[in-house]
Amino acid sequence: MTRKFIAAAAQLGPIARDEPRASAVARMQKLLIDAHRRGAELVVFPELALTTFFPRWLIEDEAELDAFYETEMPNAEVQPLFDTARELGVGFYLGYAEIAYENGQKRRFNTSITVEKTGQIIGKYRKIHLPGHPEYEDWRPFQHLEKRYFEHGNLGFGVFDGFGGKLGMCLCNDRRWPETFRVLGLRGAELVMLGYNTPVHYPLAPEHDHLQDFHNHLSMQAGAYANGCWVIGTAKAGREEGCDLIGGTCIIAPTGEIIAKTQGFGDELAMAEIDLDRCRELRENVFNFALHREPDDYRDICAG
Ligand SMILES: CSCC[C@@H](NC(N)=O)C(=O)O
Repeated sequence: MTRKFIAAAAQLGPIARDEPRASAVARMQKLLIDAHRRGAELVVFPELALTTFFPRWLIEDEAELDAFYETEMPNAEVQPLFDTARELGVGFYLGYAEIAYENGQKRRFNTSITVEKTGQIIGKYRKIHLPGHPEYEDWRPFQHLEKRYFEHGNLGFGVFDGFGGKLGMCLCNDRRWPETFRVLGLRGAELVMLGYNTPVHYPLAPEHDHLQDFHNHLSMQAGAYANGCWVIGTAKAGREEGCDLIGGTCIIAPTGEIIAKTQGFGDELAMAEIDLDRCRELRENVFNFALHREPDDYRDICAG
């Protein structure tokens, strides 16, 4: 049985602070329809794809903050995307801000889901590596308050069945940590999907601004290669509320090669055929974990 399908990385251009969800959803429906017309069975959208990247502002009013989160998925505003996808038989990955009520507590997570071609949610992930800072810092040109607005994800790096293979997810900053891909790889992930919002300007080390695209691809290509898995990385790109976000949305083969990439900073697709069996090219050779891994010598990695 072949395990091949066409996938699309559906980059979004900027989303304005006052842009209604209906507009973001309509943009995603358009990309999904276009991807389907070009043969895609799976579409990967960015992190926090329904709203602007709101952690760039200090928002002290709880109701104003809550307005950027989803309490149900799907909900009435996102349902049209689910409906279009199910009618066309296309699955998707979607990042969004989640409010969950667990053990009587209101909790906030930076979340992604994967939806099968049937419209069923088959995987859920809550971001583990939260970047930025918890308090307002007035020296910054813009804030990065993920550590204030989200809790550490409590679902681990799960791997689940879908699209004929084993799938994993992560979100943005997670991709910079080799442990993310290695844990997913150890659990058998053949395709890792991720969305990102990455400013060009990094206020703590502005001398690295010109390296943002390089570090983006370096992390994802290394993750793909060292674990013999496919990676689809999708940006929210362009100048969003005065903050420039990198593009570079791409599809990476298990060899670490980028085989499809967006060119600009707006709504745009990068598409490629994914052959899950190609993971064996690495996993049965240089990265045959059973034969060549030396976990006894890696113990420091797991020390707290
Ligand atoms: C402030 S750290 C750099 C920005 C970070 N962005 C997100 N969204 O995780 C990233 O790793 O791309």
